[in-house]
Amino acid sequence: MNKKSVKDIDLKGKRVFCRVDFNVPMKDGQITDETRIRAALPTIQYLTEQGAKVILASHLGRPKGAVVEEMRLTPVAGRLSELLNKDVKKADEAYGDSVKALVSEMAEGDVLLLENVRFYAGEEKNDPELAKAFAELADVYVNDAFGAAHRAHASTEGIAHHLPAVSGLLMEKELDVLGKALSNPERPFTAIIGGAKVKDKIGVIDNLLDKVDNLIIGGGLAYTFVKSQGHEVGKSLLEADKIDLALSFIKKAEEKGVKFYMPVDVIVADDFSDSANKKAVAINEIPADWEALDIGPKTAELYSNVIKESKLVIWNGPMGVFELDSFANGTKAVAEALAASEGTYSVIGGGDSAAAVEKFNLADKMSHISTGGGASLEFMEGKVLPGVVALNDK
Ligand SMILES: Nc1ncnc2c1ncn2[C@@H]1O[C@H](COP(=O)(O)OP(=O)(O)OP(=O)(O)O)[C@@H](O)[C@H]1O
Ligand SMILES: O=C(O)[C@H](O)COP(=O)(O)O
Repeated sequence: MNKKSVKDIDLKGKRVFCRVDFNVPMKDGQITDETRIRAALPTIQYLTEQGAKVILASHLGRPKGAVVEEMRLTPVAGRLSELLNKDVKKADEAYGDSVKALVSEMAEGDVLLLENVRFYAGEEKNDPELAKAFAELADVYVNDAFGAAHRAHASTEGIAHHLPAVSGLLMEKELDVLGKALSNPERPFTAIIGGAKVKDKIGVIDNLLDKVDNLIIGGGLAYTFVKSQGHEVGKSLLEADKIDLALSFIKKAEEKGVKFYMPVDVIVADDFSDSANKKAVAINEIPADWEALDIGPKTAELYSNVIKESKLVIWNGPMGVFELDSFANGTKAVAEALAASEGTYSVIGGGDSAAAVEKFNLADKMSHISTGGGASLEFMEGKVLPGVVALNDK
C-alpha cells in the first residue's frame, strides 16, 4: 500500500483520533456480532503500546444527524473494556469542551470512546467545521475503519486534511489482501457473485470480468441471467430491465475467455418460508407459480469443483435464502468447499456472505473475511475509497 500506516510514525505521548468501524448489529442493547470490534483490537493495542492517548470514533447505525438513544456507543465501550482488559472511558459527545476536558485527563495508553459521530448532521455532509472540531481533539489521525472507507464523511475524510493522517493495521490488511487479489491474482482466479439484485452488482461483475478466469453466479440475481438464456423462472426474483445487461455480461465473458457458470438446477418453493413445499428441478423446468430460492445439488457440486481447482476465490453474496434453513444448502456447500480446499486462498467480501460463513461456523477456515460490506463491494468495483485517498502517501 502506498499510504502511511501507524508503523510509519512516532506515536509516543500523542493524542490519536482513531476512526474505527464499530457499526455492529445490536438487539435490545446487546451486541449480537462483535467481529468488527475484535478486528480493530490490533490497532488499538498497538497504539496503546506505543504510548499514544487513543481517542476512538465510530458511527453506529443511521441516526441521521440526531441523538437516538438506542444508537449510543455505550455498550461497545463496555465490551471493548473487557476485550482490552482495561478501562475504556466513554464520552457522551464526539467533540467540544466536554470531550476536550476528558482528553486533557488522559494518560499515555488510555482509551476513550467518543459518542456516535452520526448524531451530528455535519458528519455525513463532511462539514469542514465538524472535521476541524474533531481534529482539535488530537495530534494525529488514524483511519482503521475500512468498513466506512467508501464514505466521504467528516470523521473518515474531512479530518484527514487537518492532521497527519495514516492508516490503521486493519485498514492496511484489508487493502493489501483485496488489492493484491485484484491486481496480481494467483490463478485460476474465481469470483462467486450472489445476493439479491443484479443492479447492486453491475459494477462488480463488470470489473471482475476483466480479471477472473471463472465467474460463478448464484443467489436471486442468477434468475435474470437464467431468463436471458430463454428459460422461464416462474416467480423467482427477476429484474426484467436488466436482462439485456445480463446477456451482455455473458457475451463479455465469452469474448474475454472467462468461464461463466450459472445454476444448472435449483430448489424451488411454493412459498417464501421455511415450511414451504420444495423440490429440486433442472434449470429449464422451474414451474410457473414456484420460485427458486437456492441453487440445486448438481449446481452446488459443479461450483464446489470449480472452487477446489481455484488458487484464489473472491466471494460476495449468498447462493440462496440462507437465512431460512430449507434454502441454506447451496450457500453452505460453497462455504464448505472453500473451507475444505486447502490450496485455495478465500476472500469473503463482507456483508451477507460473511454472516453466512459465521452461521455455518466456518469463519476460521477462510483466508480473509472482510469487515467491509459496501466498502469491499466498491473496492471490487475498482472505485477509489475516499477514506483511503485522504491519507498521507508514503
Ligand atoms: N434465490 C433468492 N431469492 C430471493 N432472495 C435471495 C435469493 N438468494 C439470495 N437471496 C437473498 O439475498 C440477500 C442478500 O443479498 P445482498 O445483495 O444484500 O447480499 P450481499 O451481496 O451479501 O450484500 P452485502 O455484501 O453488500 O451486504 C439475502 O438476504 C438472501 O436471502
Ligand atoms: O456497515 C457498513 O457497511 C459500514 O459500517 C457503513 O455503514 P453505512 O452503510 O451506514 O454507511
